[in-house]
Amino acid sequence: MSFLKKLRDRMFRSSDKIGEGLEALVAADAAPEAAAGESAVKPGLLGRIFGADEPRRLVDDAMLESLEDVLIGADMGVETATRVTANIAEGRFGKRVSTRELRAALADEITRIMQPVARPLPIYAQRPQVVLVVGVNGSGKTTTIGKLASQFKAAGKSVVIAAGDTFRAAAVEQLQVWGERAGVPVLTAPEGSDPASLAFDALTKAQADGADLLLIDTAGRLQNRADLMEELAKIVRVLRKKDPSAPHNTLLVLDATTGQNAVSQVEIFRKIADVTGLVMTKLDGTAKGGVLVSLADKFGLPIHAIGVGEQIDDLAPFDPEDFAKALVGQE
Ligand SMILES: Nc1nc2c(ncn2[C@@H]2O[C@H](COP(=O)(O)OP(=O)(O)OP(=O)(O)O)[C@@H](O)[C@H]2O)c(=O)[nH]1
Repeated sequence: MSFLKKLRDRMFRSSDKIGEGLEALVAADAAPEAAAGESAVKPGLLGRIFGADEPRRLVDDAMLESLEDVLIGADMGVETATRVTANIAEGRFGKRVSTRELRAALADEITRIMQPVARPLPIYAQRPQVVLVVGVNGSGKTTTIGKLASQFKAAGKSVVIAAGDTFRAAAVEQLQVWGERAGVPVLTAPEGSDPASLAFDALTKAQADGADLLLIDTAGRLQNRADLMEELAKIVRVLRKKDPSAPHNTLLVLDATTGQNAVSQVEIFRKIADVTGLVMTKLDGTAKGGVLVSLADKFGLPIHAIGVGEQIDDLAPFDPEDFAKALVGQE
């Protein structure tokens, strides 16, 4: 099964939400033919064969307002929804469009917004490349590290994992399971011990082993932001004693089911860590997938990968066109 097909299947909640919204919007004031004096958007070849008589709605202020509401309802955020709506209006105002045409226009617009931020995790010549993984508890950090470790290992890279959330025994155990499965060493420390010291030991081991990649899990307790900030800063300070250029990436893992809350998580984590890229998980379980569009539009941070399930293969590089099509349910 191609990843696009899988993405479409898994993101059905988001695409249903937008798709049903668009259908309702067009049906609310649909006319099968353009009224006299109004120019219709000319359907393409396929449209002329299959869809020339599909219901259409006049693109006017009321329609655009409804479109904006559909996009806001899919967690795209007000600013992004307004911008996308304005761009859809361009060249279409006063014409009639079908749901199919709207979907295609939306997919194009979303692809355009996402294209500049779609960048795989950069791989540097530096060995080991140190990747610090941050994010709130439950966002999917541990799972993402496990999936990344497995995928890099399968691609022939040697990987070391540091289970830096030393306050959560369950997170450490979960990483050990992923590590065993992937054949990747997982460095742990006693519960409650200093994560910076673990990070130091892990970098020492990764350097001694000649590892390609060191993935460091971190705690995600935002309840005490000052403590977390100090903890992350200390990890970075200590890593730099061994490698002044570390960490080479700081990945922020976000849970799509939190919708617009992910926006404030980016704002907070950018203040407490030097976030270099995003991974969005759980796009399979939510109708709030539109939040990724607003993150791209608002922050311009690279989006490296998306998670659409709990298995190794369910983490994939971010492809803007596939994502846009899956989000709007375009065939
Ligand atoms: N459906 C789905 N579930 C996911 C995905 N990524 C992670 N999960 C699940 O989300 C839950 C939380 O993931 P963890 O990886 O434990 O999250 P964490 O950020 O490490 O959380 P803590 O260990 O609490 O710090 C787990 O049950 C994962 O299996 C995804 O892309 N899709």
